[in-house]
Amino acid sequence: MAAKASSSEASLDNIKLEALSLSEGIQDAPVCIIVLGMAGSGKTTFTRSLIQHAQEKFNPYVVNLDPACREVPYATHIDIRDTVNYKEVMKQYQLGPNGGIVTALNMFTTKMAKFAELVRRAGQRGHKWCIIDTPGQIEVFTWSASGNIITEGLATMFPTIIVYVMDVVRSACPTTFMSNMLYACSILYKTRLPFLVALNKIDLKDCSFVQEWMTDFEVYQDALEQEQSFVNNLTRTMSLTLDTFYENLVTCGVSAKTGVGFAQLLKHVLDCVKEYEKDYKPVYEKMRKERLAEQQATLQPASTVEDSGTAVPMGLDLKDPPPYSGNNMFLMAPGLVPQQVDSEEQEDDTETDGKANAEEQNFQTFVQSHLTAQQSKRNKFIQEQQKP
Ligand SMILES: Nc1nc2c(ncn2[C@@H]2O[C@H](COP(=O)(O)OP(=O)(O)OP(=O)(O)O)[C@@H](O)[C@H]2O)c(=O)[nH]1
Repeated sequence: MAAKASSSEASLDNIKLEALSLSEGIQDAPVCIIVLGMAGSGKTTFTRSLIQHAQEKFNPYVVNLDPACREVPYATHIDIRDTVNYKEVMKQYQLGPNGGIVTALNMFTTKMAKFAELVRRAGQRGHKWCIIDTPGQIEVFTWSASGNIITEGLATMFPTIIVYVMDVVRSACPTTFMSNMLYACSILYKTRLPFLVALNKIDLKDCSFVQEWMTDFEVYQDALEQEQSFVNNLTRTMSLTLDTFYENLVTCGVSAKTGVGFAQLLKHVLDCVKEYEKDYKPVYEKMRKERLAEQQATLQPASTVEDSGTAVPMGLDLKDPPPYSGNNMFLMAPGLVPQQVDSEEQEDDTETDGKANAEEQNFQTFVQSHLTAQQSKRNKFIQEQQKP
């Protein structure tokens, strides 16, 4: 298990939900650095190295959001595994590993307000950076509701950047390189945050070929020619499309294992922070104000007695709603909340039965009217036949 930097900091109990305030505006610190990357790209090793290199100057606050990792090779301030027991989640809700990770992350996200409050307090205590390691299955974070809530939530409160860790050894295959780039591109446009690509494992393979493929279309085409693959045509077309994306992409070669390249990487991180301040902060500032207005609109009680209207007896014995249970909020996988699902299914069944009955009735009415019309036609015909 990971060593805890401070047990008192990890305690969430003394923080009230209302303490999270969007009214304060985006803080200067800490800068949130979200580390993303495909499984096995080296995120965790990279996070450890980044912490070591940033320790002296930026005193990083460290968060592990991977519920499924066995152990992390660095001390954490917040570890999702302290909040959610991933194995228990899998067992209790009969989920596979990926479903378990998604659900654990969703459960954690219900504590987003407290999480953000802890990060804010860390900034006040002098932590200039907050480094966040994410789950191995990248899509769990980037395409899930919880990943979105965490990323947007942080970006509306603190300067936030994305570091995308890419394994250069695996990317030596042109089609794998393209898949990686498409993924990076989709995250860039989805998150709308400064984006830095850490070309990892340069102790094993020099990363200059990746940078060349990004800047020289023909060199990439040559590499593709040599690879016999039926997806080559698609990859060729995609590489043309990604040209604009490459233009704005900052890359930096590193070895998370040996620490090579991290001095340069820190400079790039600082450039990304400037970029956030200049180009992205206004966007998130606007988003923060909109959310604040929404929050106030839902929470604001009527300001005057006239505004609030006259009390009318409802005639119903209305009771207070059951207490809110945050942990149920995002549990969307089938079978997660059996009673709820059952009652929903029952409602569905009743609805389906109702529809079937109505359809049956309509059909019977139609048949009846058709038979009546036929009968009257037949009667009329017989009457006409009987006329002298
Ligand atoms: N040679 C070398 N190996 C590395 C480097 N970075 C990571 N690795 C190795 O790559 C493997 C995966 O590294 P992790 O840090 O666990 O990668 P991850 O992306 O966090 O993995 P998941 O969370 O399981 O997806 C481990 O065996 C690391 O030792 C590097 O810079 N050089």
